[in-house]
Amino acid sequence: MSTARFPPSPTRPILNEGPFRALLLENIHPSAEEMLKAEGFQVERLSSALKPAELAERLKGVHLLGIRSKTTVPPESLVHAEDLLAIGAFCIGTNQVDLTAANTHGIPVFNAPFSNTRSVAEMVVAEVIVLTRQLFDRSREVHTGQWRKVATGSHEVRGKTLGIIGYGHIGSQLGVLAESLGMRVLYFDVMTKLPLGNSRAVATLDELLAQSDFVTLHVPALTSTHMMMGAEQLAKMKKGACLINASRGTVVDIAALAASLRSKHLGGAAVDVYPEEPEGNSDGFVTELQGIPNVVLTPHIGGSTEEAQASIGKEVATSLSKFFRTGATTGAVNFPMVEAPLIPGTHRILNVHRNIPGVLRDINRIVSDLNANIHAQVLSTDSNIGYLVMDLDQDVSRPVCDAIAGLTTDIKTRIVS
Ligand SMILES: NC(=O)c1ccc[n+]([C@@H]2O[C@H](COP(=O)([O-])OP(=O)(O)OC[C@H]3O[C@@H](n4cnc5c(N)ncnc54)[C@H](O)[C@@H]3O)[C@@H](O)[C@H]2O)c1
Ligand SMILES: O=C(O)CC[C@@H](O)C(=O)O
Repeated sequence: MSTARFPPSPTRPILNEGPFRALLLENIHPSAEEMLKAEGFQVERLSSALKPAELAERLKGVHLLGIRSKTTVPPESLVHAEDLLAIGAFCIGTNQVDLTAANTHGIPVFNAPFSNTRSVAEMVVAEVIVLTRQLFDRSREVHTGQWRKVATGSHEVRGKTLGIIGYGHIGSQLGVLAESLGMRVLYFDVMTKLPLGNSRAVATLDELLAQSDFVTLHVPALTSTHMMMGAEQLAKMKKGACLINASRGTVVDIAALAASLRSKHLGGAAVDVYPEEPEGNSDGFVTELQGIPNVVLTPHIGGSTEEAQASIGKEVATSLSKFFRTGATTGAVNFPMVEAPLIPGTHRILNVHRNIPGVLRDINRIVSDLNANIHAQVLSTDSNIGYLVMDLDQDVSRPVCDAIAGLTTDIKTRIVS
């Protein structure tokens, strides 16, 4: 995350005059396009991600941006984003966006916090069984005419221990499914969590690694989780245990995992996420894990079910359109939260400003100098910005909006009616 650097001000207000444009990347589900078109947006959809420099160019005149996990949004991507009102991360993870940069540019980021949770949990349960029965290797053998009927190294999952690192939405949902198979569930989290069913928290990561037959990672990509599973941690896992990573590729040291598998310390692995991933569907992907027995490799599809993608498309598009229409920031991951019903017959001014003393005084002086009546006013702040939602008489909204946009503390101001 960057430190707070504000865009140049004063700015020009964004009026409710359109045409309004949305750019959706990475094959976002068609339900999002349908919803935004119904709101009057011109929608451009691309199947792949964009690199930061290209994204910066494509954001000129764009009001809503939709991404998934491949498109990164660093500060340099926002240099031409004067019109960008919000970013929708059509997924759970938001680590691909510089949230501080978006915040200081007055851009809330909305995600779908649990629309694909079940999809990931079900895939991981399947991988536990696939790995413990070495199903992919047996199937690959029969596909090539080999008949290898063996029980050695194959086990039931009933009574085995699943160690979950990160007991959040996915981890806890996974624990419930694993218990339904008769597994013993342990979890390690840096926060205190309510254990579901008979799952049990362990105090340290080492304790989980020492006891688990399967270790599965469900943590966000943070500085604190970067390479948290390295050679030292892998060596602390039980001999023959399996590792599953469907979180982020930066969490596991792939080279150390490959070495542990080749040395037969670990009995198998399932990996869905990688340190570097292609921007779109392509050929030629390479990872050190290719060719190692009992290793399941998938192309970041944990959340890729029709049900999850449809649900994500609707959920994030709903957040974006509600923000566009009313300024509601409920659910935004990087913004002060305000949600207020529109007042019939008024215009609403949405103002994002630098959070320094005197801004509200300056704004209210503008309102009083124009003899405007404030029907409603809500302010919420964080360490960088203030977010003000103000409902005024329609005949004064434009001059008030223009004057606020002229303040040197202004970041983004617009009128919704
Ligand atoms: N492979 C996929 O397609 C796919 C799909 C969805 C989510 N994900 C990834 O999975 C991650 C988890 O998703 P979620 O919805 O469960 O998130 P969540 O925020 O509900 O849960 C994450 C949990 O990890 C814990 N945590 C953070 N740092 C930790 C640490 N150092 N050690 C142990 N626990 C730690 C948090 O306290 C939290 O309980 C997402 O951030 C995303 O990156 C991947
Ligand atoms: O679908 C994607 O690109 C991301 C899926 C997953 O990693 C998420 O963060 O929800």
